[in-house]
Amino acid sequence: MLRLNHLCSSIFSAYKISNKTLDFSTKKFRSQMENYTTCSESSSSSSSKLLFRQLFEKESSTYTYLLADLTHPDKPALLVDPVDKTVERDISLVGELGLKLIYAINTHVHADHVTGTGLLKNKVDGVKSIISKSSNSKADLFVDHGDKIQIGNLFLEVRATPGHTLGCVTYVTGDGPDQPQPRMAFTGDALLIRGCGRTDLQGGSSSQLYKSVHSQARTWKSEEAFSFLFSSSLLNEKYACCFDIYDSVSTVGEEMLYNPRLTKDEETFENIMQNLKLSYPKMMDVAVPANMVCGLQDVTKPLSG
Ligand SMILES: N[C@@H](CCC(=O)N[C@@H](CSS)C(=O)NCC(=O)O)C(=O)O
Repeated sequence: MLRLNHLCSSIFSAYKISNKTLDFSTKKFRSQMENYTTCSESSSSSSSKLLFRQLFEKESSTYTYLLADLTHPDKPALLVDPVDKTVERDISLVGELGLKLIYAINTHVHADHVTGTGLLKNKVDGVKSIISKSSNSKADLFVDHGDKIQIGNLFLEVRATPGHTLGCVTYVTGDGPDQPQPRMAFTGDALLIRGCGRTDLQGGSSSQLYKSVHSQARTWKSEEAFSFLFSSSLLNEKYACCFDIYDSVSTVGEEMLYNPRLTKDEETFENIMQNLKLSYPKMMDVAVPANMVCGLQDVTKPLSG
C-alpha cells in the first residue's frame, strides 16, 4: 500500500504537457490505479487480465519483468530482460504461478549483464528468444518497429528507440478496450527514471536517443501520459548513492516534465551526455559477445540471424 501511496502522491497532480493540462486526479484514473495496489495484477474492463511482476537482480541492478495473460487457459507468459544469474528464481516463480513461459524478450544487447534468455531456452521447453532485427544479434524471432508480440489475448507493441544502442526497442502494452490500462512501457535502457541510457558505447548516439524519445512522445495520445514507465536499469548515480525502491516506476508524463536530461533542448542534452564520465561497464567484454547470441552459454540448437 505504501508503494501505491507513493505512486499516487507523485502522479495525482495536474501536469502540463504541450500546453495542455492533464488532470491526474480523475475518478477514472484513480480506479485504474487501484488495479496496481498489489503491483501484481492489472485488469481492464475486458476479459483479459494481466499479471505483472517487477523483479530485481542486485549485482547489475537490472529489472526483469514478468507478464502473463491470466484469463487465457494456458496462462501464457513472457519475461522482459531476464538475467542469467536469476534464471532459477524466474523459473520457480513462473512454476508457482502456474504460467507457461513462451517468450524471453530483450530490449537490447545489454553491456552490464548476460541475458538469461539462453539459459531459459535450455531449461524450459518451447521458450523462444526475441530481440530487435536492428540489434544484429542471434535469436529465434526478430522484431521491428510496429510489430506486435502476442501473449494470449494481450499484446505488446514494439517501438524503435535507438540511441543507447543501435537496436534498442521499447515494448508497450497494447491499446484497446481489451488491453490493460494504464498502458505500460518497458523502455530497457533508452529512457530511465529521471535519466537515460549512456550513448558513448555500442553504436550509441545522443542525437538519435533525443529524437527517439521526443518522436515517441509526439505520437502519445494525452491518456498515454498516464502510462507507467518501467526501465531495465537504474541511473548509475541513483543506485550508487540514493537507491529507493519507490523509484522503480515512473510515468511517461512525469518523465516529460521532470527528466533532468530529456527535458532540455537537444544541444544541452548532447552536452550532458558527452560529459557523463561514466566508467566502462564491468561486465561489458563478457556481456556484449554473449548477448549477441542471446546469452546461449551452451549452444545446443541452431539459431537464425
Ligand atoms: N556500473 C555499471 C554500469 C553503469 C552504466 O554504465 N549503466 C548504463 C546502463 S547499463 S550499459 C547507463 O546507461 N547508465 C546511464 C547513467 O547515466 O547512469 C557496471 O559497471 O556494470
